[in-house]
Amino acid sequence: KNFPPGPRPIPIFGNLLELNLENPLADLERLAKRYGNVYSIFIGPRPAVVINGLQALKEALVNKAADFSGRPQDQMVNHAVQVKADAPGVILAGYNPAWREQRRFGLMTLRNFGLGKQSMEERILGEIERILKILEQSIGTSITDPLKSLMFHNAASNIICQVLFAKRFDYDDEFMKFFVSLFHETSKIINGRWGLIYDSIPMVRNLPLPFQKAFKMFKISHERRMEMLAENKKSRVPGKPRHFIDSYLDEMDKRGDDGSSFSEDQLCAFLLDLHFAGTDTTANTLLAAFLYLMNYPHVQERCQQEIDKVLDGKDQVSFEDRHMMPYVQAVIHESQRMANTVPLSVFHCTTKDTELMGYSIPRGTTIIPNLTSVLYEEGQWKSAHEFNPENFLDEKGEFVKPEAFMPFSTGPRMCLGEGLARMELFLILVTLLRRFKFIWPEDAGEPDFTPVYGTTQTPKPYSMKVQLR
Ligand code: HEM
Repeated sequence: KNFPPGPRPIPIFGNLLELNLENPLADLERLAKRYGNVYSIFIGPRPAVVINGLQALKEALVNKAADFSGRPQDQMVNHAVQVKADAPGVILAGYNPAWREQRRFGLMTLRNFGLGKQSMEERILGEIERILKILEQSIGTSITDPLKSLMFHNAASNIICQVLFAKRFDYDDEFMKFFVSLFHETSKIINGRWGLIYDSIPMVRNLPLPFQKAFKMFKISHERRMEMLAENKKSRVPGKPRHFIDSYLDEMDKRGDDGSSFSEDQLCAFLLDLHFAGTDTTANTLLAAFLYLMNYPHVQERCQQEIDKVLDGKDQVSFEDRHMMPYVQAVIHESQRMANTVPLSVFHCTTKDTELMGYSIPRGTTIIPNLTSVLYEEGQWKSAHEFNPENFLDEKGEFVKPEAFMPFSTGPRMCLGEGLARMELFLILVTLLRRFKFIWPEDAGEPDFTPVYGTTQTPKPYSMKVQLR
């Protein structure tokens, strides 16, 4: 009763047949025009409420955070990723004290291993050296597909691996190749056609359909992480943490049997969460940023002028320099807005019977925070649908961040890695733009900015020409 309105569901499929399962974003926008900013759809028999626009999203995720910060359980992603029900990691954990305890530990440990300090910058700058080498080898020729070479994925993976394992891998190392393809491929399956079919129709779950690949890959990934954990335990000195694993094991020692949520299973799940969330997101955002920079050459040049001026006489950039680079900051934020890397956030769920914008929503309802609807919301941006750095500049040319900028979502479940991601995006983009000019090849035709849909979106394959400046 008083449940948000929406299209009428049919048995078994719910509203699935009304959505383009390849990419449902345009359908979700169409439904918002018809039913308003809070409406319902059925994913198979399961009701979900889609929340659109800044006002409704803030009302739910911030003002009513305790009611809207759960995570749906029993979906494909839970079945594929979770090895044990009592060790859900952080991303998929319910809104409860165990999640809070793990999240707090994660944030603290990221800080201890250098976030906000010089050491994280050094790790990132060290990794950038490898990207520079790859690009130097490509000068004058076209890189047919920067995605295929996976340079941004490999770099992002290595940056987080240094925190997790104090280790970086060669770009053709088997461990690296396996995990990068795990993240990239499964992020397209989970919210995509096959994930939705799995969630809607339980009787197909054992059939040999494409989602089985995700199950298989996650299973192998668990074995690899267990091996990594065992190897690290052999060389560990308690009280002298070298990386996330050691810190976590120290925390377990400290807590003993106090009934807390710390366990080796939980550690394994947490490692996957941070590695996954820290790789595909940042890398896809970088791919989108270069797609726009090549196609808006005047924007690229203006960034380069600002970078040259601020870094004059300096060997390398530091994260502090961002305060002197309002235009570059605006371009990075605008690239993130247009990249729309996590278009529907990670799904939430209601933790109790609640209300939103006058509608009643029962406990346990899946909540789809439509971040896309805010990132492109008319009335929130100077140019809602065009790539335009002016969206983040005031009349004096100072950098400003509108409230509707929420690619990391908002509220207590907001991205835990935002600080790291922002540091990576800034240092990588500035270093590469300082050294190279990126050119859209003459024979590349018209750019197609529509990304390939998934839990994380990726730009369509494109070519890139690189010249030394
Ligand atoms: C451009 C890069 C990134 C984007 C756009 C992004 C976006 C997001 C979004 C939209 C969520 C869901 C928030 C919600 O449920 O409301 C999320 C969650 C999360 N992200 Fe990120 N992320 C990025 C980078 C990272 C990095 C580098 C890390 C790891 C260090 C990370 C770790 C996490 C974790 C652990 C969560 C789950 C938080 C929780 O459930 O409490 N992310 N991210």
